Amino acid sequence: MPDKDNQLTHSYIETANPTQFDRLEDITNLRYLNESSILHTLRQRYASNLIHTNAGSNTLLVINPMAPLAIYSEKVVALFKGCKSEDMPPHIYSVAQSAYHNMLSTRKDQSILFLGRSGSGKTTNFRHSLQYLLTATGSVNKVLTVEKLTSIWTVLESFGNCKTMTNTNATRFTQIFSLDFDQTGTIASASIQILMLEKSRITKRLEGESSFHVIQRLLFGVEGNLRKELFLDQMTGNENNVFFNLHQKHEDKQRMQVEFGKICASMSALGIGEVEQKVLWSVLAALYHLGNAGANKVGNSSRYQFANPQSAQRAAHLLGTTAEELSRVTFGLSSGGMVTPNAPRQPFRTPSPTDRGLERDVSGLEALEGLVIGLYAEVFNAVASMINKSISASTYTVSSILLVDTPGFQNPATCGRQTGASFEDLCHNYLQERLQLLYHHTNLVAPKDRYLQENIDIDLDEHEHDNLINPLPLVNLLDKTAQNTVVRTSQNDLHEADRRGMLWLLDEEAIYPGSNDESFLERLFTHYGDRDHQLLLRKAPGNNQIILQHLQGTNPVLYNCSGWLKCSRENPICYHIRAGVTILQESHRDDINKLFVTAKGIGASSFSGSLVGIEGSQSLRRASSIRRTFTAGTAAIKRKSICLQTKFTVDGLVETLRRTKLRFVQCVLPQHNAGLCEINSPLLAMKPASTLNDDGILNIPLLRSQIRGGQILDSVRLQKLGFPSFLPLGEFRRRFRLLAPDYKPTTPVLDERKAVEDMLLALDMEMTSYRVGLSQVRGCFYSIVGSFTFLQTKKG
Ligand SMILES: Nc1ncnc2c1ncn2[C@@H]1O[C@H](COP(=O)(O)OP(=O)(O)OP(=O)(O)O)[C@@H](O)[C@H]1O
Repeated sequence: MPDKDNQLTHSYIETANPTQFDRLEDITNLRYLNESSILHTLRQRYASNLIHTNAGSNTLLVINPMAPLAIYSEKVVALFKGCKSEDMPPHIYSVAQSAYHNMLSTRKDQSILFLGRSGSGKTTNFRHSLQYLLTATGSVNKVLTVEKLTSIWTVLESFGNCKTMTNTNATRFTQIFSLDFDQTGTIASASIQILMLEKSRITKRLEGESSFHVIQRLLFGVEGNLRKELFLDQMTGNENNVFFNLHQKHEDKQRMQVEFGKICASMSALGIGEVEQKVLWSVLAALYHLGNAGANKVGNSSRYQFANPQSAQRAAHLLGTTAEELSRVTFGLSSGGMVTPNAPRQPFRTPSPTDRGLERDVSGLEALEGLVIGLYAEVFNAVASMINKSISASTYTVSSILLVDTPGFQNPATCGRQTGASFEDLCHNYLQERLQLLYHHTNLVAPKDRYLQENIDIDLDEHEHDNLINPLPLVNLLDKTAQNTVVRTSQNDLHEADRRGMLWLLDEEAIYPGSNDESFLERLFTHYGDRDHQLLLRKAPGNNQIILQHLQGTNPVLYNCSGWLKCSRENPICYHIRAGVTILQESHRDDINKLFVTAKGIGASSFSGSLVGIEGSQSLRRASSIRRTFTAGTAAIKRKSICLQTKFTVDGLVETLRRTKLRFVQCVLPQHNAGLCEINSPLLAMKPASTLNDDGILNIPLLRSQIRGGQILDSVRLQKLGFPSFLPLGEFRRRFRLLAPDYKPTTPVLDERKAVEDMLLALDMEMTSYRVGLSQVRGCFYSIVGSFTFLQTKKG
């Protein structure tokens, strides 16, 4: 019990709720709203296999059950179909149904955004929502079917997911899945957009992690003639491949065969023909041969060549070019390498790196890496384009629901990697910070602004208000633009105006001659080494290591900044990435160049932005808002600046989402390694969550930090104190006029506000349950309908 006489004790004790509040479906309805009560509610619900809990009208909390639950099926879909938000229990289907219902009644675009740490269940919930919407609404002319949807997942997962320290099947790209509906509320078209694919992963061999699944599935899964055609029949697994890990257990190989068969079948279901499939396999097999080819120096010179010419020859053959061309494009003409004195005219328009004087600082292996990354990115773009071709139609659509899945928040140290997070992790975490800021704006800033505009007083505890934690300071530290136009009055202002975010600093440092990771860190701490920023950023003891206090300090991440300057440099890697694109478009093999030239020009193509390039970018057919948004930041895109592209791509995504009615699904990790549940404990996966649920399974400090990082308490508290639903005065009067037969307004109504106030008095509404603003009435309108029904029942 709180000790009222002792303020100190009081401030450390959170009041418990009476037992009738146990297992509440929406934490907004807790009588005493505090962190402990939220945790208690989530824990109790999880113990009963209730993994979903509402946190206000637009947020659902879902805890990863780490085991399959029988709560997703067509029968369950039927229970939710046609329901209104207030009639449904918390469930991922209810979020999808509310979005659909709201879209039909307002004709406004909706979006569902999945937030959370890696392994928390974003992709799983993203898929359940999509499946719900498709099953509940159907599609015109079977433009999208459950079979197609499953096939899309199989294909995208193979090309864009991999095993990481935190998830056996981690998504490494951001995906916007747009369902476009016609007048009748049926899906008339659909499309995907791929953003920020972590394509550099294709060349990385990280301990305990894998490359994209498709590589292993192809290398170990393809059989028969095709295996021979791809020159994989002599693969022993003992090759010294510079990019791929080829060691596999025998049983894994069998699994790969099955998985590879599934990819092919899924592609066929999406209308991707055998010819196109073969092209994709040829390019991927070429990547493997390029990894075998490697690079070494020509004698004592500074020039490079393929270390293993036979592998280079195979790669060239599969790509529809010659080994000489491949060598020229990769290492440059003057590299000697494989260029013969009588080499024919260069068929490629691509200049070699040496033609452009770009070879400085580029090692042979880096050049090869760039090429492989470029080729892989093109393959991914082509796959996305072919998927879009299969699910889009040129019918008139009225409004859309966008579902957004992203790579989750990355903190490899929580699963045992102590060497520090990478530059790519930083980019993923920056995106998560921006999405959390979007949540902050939608649920905390915007409602308060509206109360102010409407002149509605709410009883916000000022103390709580001051304490409100905010993602903005860290987002600023990462991406703030220098303010050249600020009126400066003091030295301090001058310093503040000149201070720019880490991504900008990294971008600038990358183009200074003689700069390195150390000089970048020195600059970073010149900008952010003061006491004000110590809570956000500090040096770590290790070489080139820093700690960023992410998500309002709830998730400190140790980063290893070695190699970051190279990662963010425009050249040399980008040059080779572009070379990869040209190789495919100018291939001697008709099938290859046809596929990659058409992939660029397909009408409803994907927007395939990425960490490195936004090649192949085309906007969606209907979503004109998306078209407008993603043309922003073209300067950075032209410059091929990796850091700035990341910022502008995220700007574009956030802007797109802002224009829609947003719903958030905050996915929660019950354990740091919940994403590894499939391999960690197959037995565990067989058991229902209820039998597992004690504090050994539900890590309470981890849960607490996610609730804090997700700003759940602040958001729910504001909803509880405020008046979250609202209607314009005129509409309110028209809609509820019938409920107050005794109310006779003077006609014409000159003062809408007064008329509404009179009507509410006539309705005898509880005055604390609503507020009449300058242009809106805010309150809970269901209670009006509820009391009216009650009145009628009593009378009748
Ligand atoms: N609702 C659920 N029911 C059953 N299992 C689940 C559920 N949600 C998550 N899981 C399990 O957790 C694993 C990780 O989930 P998922 O891949 O969806 O996480 P994620 O948040 O998308 O991760 P990342 O950000 O790394 O892509 C899944 O492979 C699955 O085994």
